[in-house]
Amino acid sequence: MMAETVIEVRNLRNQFGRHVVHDGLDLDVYRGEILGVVGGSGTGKSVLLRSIAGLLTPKAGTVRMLGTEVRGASEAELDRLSHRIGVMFQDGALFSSLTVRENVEVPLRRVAGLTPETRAGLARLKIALSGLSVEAGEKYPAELSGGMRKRAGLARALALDPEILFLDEPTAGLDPIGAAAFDDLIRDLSQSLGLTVFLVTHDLDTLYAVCDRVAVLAEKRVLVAGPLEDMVDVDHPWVREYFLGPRARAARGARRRDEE
Ligand SMILES: Nc1ncnc2c1ncn2[C@@H]1O[C@H](COP(=O)(O)OP(=O)(O)OP(=O)(O)O)[C@@H](O)[C@H]1O
Repeated sequence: MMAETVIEVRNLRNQFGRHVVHDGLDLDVYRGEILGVVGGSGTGKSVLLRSIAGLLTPKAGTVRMLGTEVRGASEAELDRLSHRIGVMFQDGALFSSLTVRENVEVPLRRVAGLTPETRAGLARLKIALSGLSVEAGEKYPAELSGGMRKRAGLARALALDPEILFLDEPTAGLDPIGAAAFDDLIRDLSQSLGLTVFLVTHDLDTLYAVCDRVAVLAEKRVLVAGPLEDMVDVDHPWVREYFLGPRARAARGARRRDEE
């Protein structure tokens, strides 16, 4: 069976002043997969995420998401589309003056007809799904650890039951145990909720632990996209260094041990 393409990027160009970040970039993301997006620093991983999620307007090219062409879509279409995706930023991007529950309620305010009690109940559910306690939900972001703040950011990204979840460096700044726990959470949520996940990461352990496919950004485009095991055959200096270096060997070894 052919996998359904939920994100189709064609000939994308992103540019800031004279600095061209992407040029002729193509990418397909399939329903239900976890796609890891990797590349050297400054290759435009975050810019790609932002231009697909509609947070940045590309200079040229097309982005089709869930059947809607983002450029040229009406306000109403974009609003409907934005309900079907969730974005979690690197630092959680939470409002510091709101509790975690209130933060998770922010996207829910856009849904007409929800009573405050229903909103709070839904927020508590997403907080629990993200592995936080009810008590943590009543705390302010500053009262939480970095890992808990990330979970809070995830709860907020899940508020509207998205079909596609965008994660920008979800494990950055976490200790290895916290990062591994977050990896497990992403895998579990993707499986239980049928989520498609677009995951920007530097973290090889995350890549090997959770991703079905990987897209490598280099030379202003997606150089290669495919299963992790195919990456070792790609003849490109950055890809070789990244996927054949000692850290990749360790991450591959850990995955094999997990599968045994
Ligand atoms: N709003 C902006 N204005 C100007 N330049 C920008 C803007 N956003 C990103 N850039 C530039 O685009 C390039 C790609 O940035 P981006 O943050 O996407 O890289 P990245 O691959 O995610 O990097 P890293 O791995 O270091 O996080 C960088 O050179 C950055 O300086």
